[in-house]
Amino acid sequence: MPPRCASIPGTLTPFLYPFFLRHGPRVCVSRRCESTSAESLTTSEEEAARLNPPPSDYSRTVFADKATVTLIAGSGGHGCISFLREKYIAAGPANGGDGGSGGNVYIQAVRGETSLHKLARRNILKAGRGKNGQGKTKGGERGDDIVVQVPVGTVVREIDRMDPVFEEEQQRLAEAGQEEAPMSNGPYKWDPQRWLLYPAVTKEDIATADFPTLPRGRKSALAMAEVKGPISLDLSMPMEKPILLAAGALGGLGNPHFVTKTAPRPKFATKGEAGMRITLELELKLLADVGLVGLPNAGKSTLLRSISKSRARVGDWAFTTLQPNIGTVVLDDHRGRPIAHARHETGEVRTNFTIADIPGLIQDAHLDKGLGISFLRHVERARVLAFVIDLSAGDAVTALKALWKEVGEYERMKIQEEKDKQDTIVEWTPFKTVEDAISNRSETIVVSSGPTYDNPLAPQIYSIAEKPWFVVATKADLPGTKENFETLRNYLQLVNEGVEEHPSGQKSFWGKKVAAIPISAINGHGVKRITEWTLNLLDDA
Ligand SMILES: Nc1nc2c(ncn2[C@@H]2O[C@H](COP(=O)(O)OP(=O)(O)OP(=O)(O)O)[C@@H](O)[C@H]2O)c(=O)[nH]1
Ligand SMILES: [Mg+2]
Repeated sequence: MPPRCASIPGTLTPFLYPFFLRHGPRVCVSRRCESTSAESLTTSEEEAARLNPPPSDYSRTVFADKATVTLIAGSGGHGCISFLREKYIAAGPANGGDGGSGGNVYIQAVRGETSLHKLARRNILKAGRGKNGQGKTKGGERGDDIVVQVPVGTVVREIDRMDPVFEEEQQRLAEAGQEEAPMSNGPYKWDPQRWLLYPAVTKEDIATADFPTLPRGRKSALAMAEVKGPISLDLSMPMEKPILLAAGALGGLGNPHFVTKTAPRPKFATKGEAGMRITLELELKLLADVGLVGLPNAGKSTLLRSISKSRARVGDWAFTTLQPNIGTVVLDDHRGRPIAHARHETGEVRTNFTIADIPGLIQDAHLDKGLGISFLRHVERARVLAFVIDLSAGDAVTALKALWKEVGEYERMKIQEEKDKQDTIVEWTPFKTVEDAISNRSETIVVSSGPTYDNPLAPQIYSIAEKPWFVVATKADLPGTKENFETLRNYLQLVNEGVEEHPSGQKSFWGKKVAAIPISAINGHGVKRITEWTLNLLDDA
């Protein structure tokens, strides 16, 4: 297929040359260069086809950045009604075991996950039910736990909760307050929801029998460790251990629990409690190391393809990319080993970094124009911003300023929103006791989105203008782009010297040297330099 983009035969534009000669091969992305001539020809042809693919050549990774899931803790197994029977003991004592408790529901943010699509598809996640108790006082087995694994950067909000034990308690209290409340000392009647009966018991037996008081709704001791509702979590760090969202319900009681002097052989046991049901809204704010910010059709996806193995969709029209793509740049030293000097903020050796290619921003994107605001939130969390400017599409400085304006307006809106939230009127209801205060406290667990009183060691997440950034001036292979690049470079020079105002228009901003890197992504020229520059900035971030 003929190339669809005008590119100058014989590779490089002259002004890119000095740039390539300057830097040594400090870092190599995992696609290694072959040296033999025949092989290198086919490799470079393949490479060229990969960087300038037809619009139909892409692989879409299923991706979802929002999901609503209902989590159901396991319900308890039923208690057992059984009696000892041995030789010479025809009617032995009650020996039914208790039901097993249900499985717990945990949540954990892990590095390996990148999308919420699996959860969005499943919708309901249910922990295992406890097994029923058995004869010979054998307790039922515990239900299986589930750990909901989410990508790092997920924000979790509770939207609904149904706790059967709590509801029951509320109902009991309401009934106790009524005039004709049931007598608290019996006689009690059979409640099919709660009691299990021995198979041979007839309807008449049920009608005449007196049942003991129902045990009050019970909770396992583990429930104390649950995250207090309404749940609000910001999981921006990988978690070593999962945290408990809902403890499994307790199993029913076997018939030995109801032995009394008057009824030594009770023919009933209780059913297991029902599991708690929580509906959560999950939102993934991508935590990529680098966020690509650019106008539509600037060449962001081509850049992602050239720097990583991503097969993001590329097309010569605006809004080719409709969903964020994440690419991973693997760093190695040609021997499969990570390069030693690149490290994560935690001190671990960095073996890769991730780049988020988001849909293009247009003027007034912060007012939800174009593909709008939903993708700007991914920019908010990237550690380094790379502004991708198409050198062939008009004045690069104007384009850069327009992008900063959108990003800046978005941030201003966010700050205002946060302020409005804090300004809401809080009604003051004095608590009577300390226990009352503790039980009424709503708890927000923020797993490291900045140092807090509870979590002083958490890394700081900076405002957008305070993030390290640089400019990728792409399509430098096209004719007439050199002057545009030089204007851009001069402008950035003035910004660096403080003569020109920072394009964000903010007072506090990242004050180090901002670079503009000319590249031709479609030919793969100059892209290594981006890897190097990014690593330096990540060290800074
Ligand atoms: N000549 C030349 N063309 C390029 C270069 N990079 C990208 N293109 C072309 O520019 C067009 C747009 O590229 P994309 O990578 O889809 O641009 P994008 O920024 O991802 O676009 P949206 O996803 O719509 O925002 C495609 O036709 C690419 O082949 C380059 O370095 N040189
Ligand atoms: Mg794109």
